[in-house]
Amino acid sequence: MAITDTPRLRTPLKTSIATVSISGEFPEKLAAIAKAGFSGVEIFENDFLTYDASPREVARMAADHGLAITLFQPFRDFEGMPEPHRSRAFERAERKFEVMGELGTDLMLICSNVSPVSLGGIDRAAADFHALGDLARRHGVRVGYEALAWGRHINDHRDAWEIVRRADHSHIGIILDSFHTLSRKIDPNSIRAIPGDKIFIVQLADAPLFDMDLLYWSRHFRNMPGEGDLPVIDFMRAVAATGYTGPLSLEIFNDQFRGGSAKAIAEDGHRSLVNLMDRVARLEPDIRIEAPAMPDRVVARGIEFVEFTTSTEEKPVLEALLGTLGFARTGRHRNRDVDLFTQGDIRIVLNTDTDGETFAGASYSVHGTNAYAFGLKVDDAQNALVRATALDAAAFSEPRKPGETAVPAIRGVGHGVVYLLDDSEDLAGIWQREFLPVDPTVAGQSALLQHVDHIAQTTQYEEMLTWMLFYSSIFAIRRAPMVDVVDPGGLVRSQALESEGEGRFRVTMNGADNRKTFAGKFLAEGFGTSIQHIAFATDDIFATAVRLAANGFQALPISRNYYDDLEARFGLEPDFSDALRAASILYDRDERGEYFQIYSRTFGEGFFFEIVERRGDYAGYGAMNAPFRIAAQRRLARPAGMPRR
Ligand SMILES: O=C(O)c1ccc(O)c(O)c1
Ligand SMILES: [Mg+2]
Repeated sequence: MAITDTPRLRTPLKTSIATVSISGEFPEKLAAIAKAGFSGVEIFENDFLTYDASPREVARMAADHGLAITLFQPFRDFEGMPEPHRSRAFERAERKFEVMGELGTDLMLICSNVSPVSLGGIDRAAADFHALGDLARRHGVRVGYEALAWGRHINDHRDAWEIVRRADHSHIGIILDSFHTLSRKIDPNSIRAIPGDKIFIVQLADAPLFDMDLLYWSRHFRNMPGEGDLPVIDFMRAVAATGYTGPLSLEIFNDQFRGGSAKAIAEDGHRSLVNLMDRVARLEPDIRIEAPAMPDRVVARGIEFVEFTTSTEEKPVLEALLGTLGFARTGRHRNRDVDLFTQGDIRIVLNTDTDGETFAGASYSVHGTNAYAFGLKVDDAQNALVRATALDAAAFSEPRKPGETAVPAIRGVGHGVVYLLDDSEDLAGIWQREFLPVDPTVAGQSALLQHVDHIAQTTQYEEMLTWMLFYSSIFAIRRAPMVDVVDPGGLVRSQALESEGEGRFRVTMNGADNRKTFAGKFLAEGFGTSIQHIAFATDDIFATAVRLAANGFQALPISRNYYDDLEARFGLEPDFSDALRAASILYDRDERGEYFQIYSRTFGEGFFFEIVERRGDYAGYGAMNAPFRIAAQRRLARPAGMPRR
């Protein structure tokens, strides 16, 4: 196995997550957290109070799962209180220290006071913490102070640190939380001034950038590092520079996560932490960082093939569609009911080898005909597999017959498989070795299609972040801005991911929030199958359109209104817009270039092909055309003569 990066010797990453981040009751939360690979858990007091078990029982449950309780939190409204509130705050704290003793954790979080009766003053707060430090020492516990971004007097970790510094007590330290620092745009480099041993724990969260009330933003929209827009990597680099080596604890307040799958959210969390620390370790080579050794993020060079599973009955329909698109059947698998169709650099595999125990067969029986697998070209497939599995992706393999190559593969998102291919003889040669050439059976002529421009995967809206994190942690991928596509049945959110640098892999993810949308219907009727369309690139859309027409290809018809509007919007020459209309070509333009699109009619439960031409540096996907495409697809989907409902 060739790991090209020098492996670094590292101690295990101490990963932790707050119970508040995960849905379910205590037993379900703890099981999911442990299963995902965390070594610790923060007990969020409310989760504990609402669960009917003693602190000792909770301690045992955590221990049974092999989880350390890294933190008990939050304790509110402590510092700077006038009497009699001050005395009561100390009494309350002492009660909680006793609970902590039974829970078996030695660290409590106190978040900065939000009470209107609290008094300001750094020295007053420092004196309170010094006194609390003595009490904590007697109970064998420590207290960390966290600046809430909306704290009444303290809302900045620099001020919290000044209080902790002046408290000058071995049992009092600071707690850093990336959300509170980054949401206020506080320079994380100010953390570098804090001694690592005075940072008692580090909480991590990301969030999408919204212009919103801080408290509301924090309590509802946090997400996993790498899922949002905050510079969590910069934050962690600064933390690493202090010499901090304690747990990294996710604290994600998110309504969607709390209502989601405990297992999926815990897995995303673990993946996000491992990915984050891998990124930080590469950026800070001189700091000893506890991150698992793995190859760097993988450049995805492009899609080498897309494989459909289908039945012998449905295959001819797909084959005919491919024929009109200008594909020729050029290969037949030596051992299996598998045909290869090619055009330009594009390979489409039709797999009807569906009896027996194959994944293709299982996929067909659940989802029907679908594009269940694709092959990604990378520089080193084995390396890519090592990285993917280090990030908790599941390796995929099937029994091979004699003479067949075991292609490295992982289970993808959406019930699919991602094969990893490179230029090694073993992998690059599979087409020649495993497929017998056949006399090309061509329905028509080549339509000048060159490569796969992108694939589009449809998912539930709730799963979009999971999928995004899957791709962007394993591969060197960047996110395009999210766009909303209006469908008459609801909203579809669309997020494109594309290779950084010279890679040519593009995937768009479309999150349907209900099953009335065209995307939602596809998802429901295919029982969660995901690849809804495949876009091929041409560099002469008009020549392609002529060839397609000669092949009997039926484009998705687009309304005349669209072209009238297009002409007005872009000031198009009538000849040009007539040419677009005659071939049902959709058009978009921005400062960077132009984009042309032709859609096929749909196949099965809403699958379709697209043909695109990019001119100049156009980098989008024609989002503004999507409603017209959806309207046209819906029109065709309605049985003839059915009134509009
Ligand atoms: O939203 C809050 O109140 C809250 C409580 C404890 C924390 O650690 C935090 O980051 C936020
Ligand atoms: Mg916090």
